[in-house]
Amino acid sequence: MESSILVTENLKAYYGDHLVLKGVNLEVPRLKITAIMGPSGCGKTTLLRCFNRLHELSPEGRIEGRIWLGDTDILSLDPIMVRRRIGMVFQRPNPFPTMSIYDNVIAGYKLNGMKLSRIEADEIVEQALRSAALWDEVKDILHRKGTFLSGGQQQRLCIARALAMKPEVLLLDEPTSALDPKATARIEELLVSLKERVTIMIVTHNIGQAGRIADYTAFLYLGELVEFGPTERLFTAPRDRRTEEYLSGKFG
Ligand SMILES: Nc1ncnc2c1ncn2[C@@H]1O[C@H](COP(=O)(O)OP(=O)(O)OP(=O)(O)O)[C@@H](O)[C@H]1O
Repeated sequence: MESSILVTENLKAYYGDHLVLKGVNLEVPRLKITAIMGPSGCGKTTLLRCFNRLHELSPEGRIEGRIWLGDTDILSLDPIMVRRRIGMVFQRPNPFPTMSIYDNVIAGYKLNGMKLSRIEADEIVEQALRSAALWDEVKDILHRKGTFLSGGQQQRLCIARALAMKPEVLLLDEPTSALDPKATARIEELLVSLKERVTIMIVTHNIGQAGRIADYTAFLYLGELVEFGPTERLFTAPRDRRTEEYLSGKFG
């Protein structure tokens, strides 16, 4: 087994009395892409939101158990620090609408009150946009609004914004579900190139996408982690009947 970067121990997540994650034990391999799959409502988004401490911002959101990032229990850290180390990209591209492309990339620094010199900011913006495979398309229009870009470019801008903070883990919640096949392919290619530097966890409903890019896949069902393993093994020889039924389209 690879070395792990994020480990959950008996992780339970609630909305009020509703137990949504029922004691998940998961070890996320470092510098790999892990897909989280499962039928609608099984808790995929909730799991991602636990990892960067967003779940507890939901009214009545509550967590029990432990989440280790290396040897630190992230539930004992300041959530702001956690979000610097574990970035998140959402389903719909959400650049800050009033900000330029440039300011969007360094928004995390501004929001955290971290001062950057002009030279430092320029360097972070260029590096993050290059890492997100967007630099060549925007280098001459950095001061235009982020919302001026196409949907796929906006999503890569959101990835650049997350990468600018140099996170150890990047969480993506169905990042291509609002994009056309061409923009989707660019993002998939980008994620594969990024795993050299950052561990990636992606929620996807798209079995083809998980098969193309994910080294490992976790299958959740009704809040339980039913199966976790190398994607190829899980897809070709699932050990649990529910995984097999999901992969063959029985859960819709
Ligand atoms: N803000 C909320 N308040 C109360 N219950 C919620 C909230 N968000 C989600 N839930 C419930 O938690 C459960 C898990 O939802 P979650 O969004 O994590 O599932 P999911 O697997 O990501 O679903 P989908 O594939 O449809 O996005 C569902 O029963 C859902 O109704």
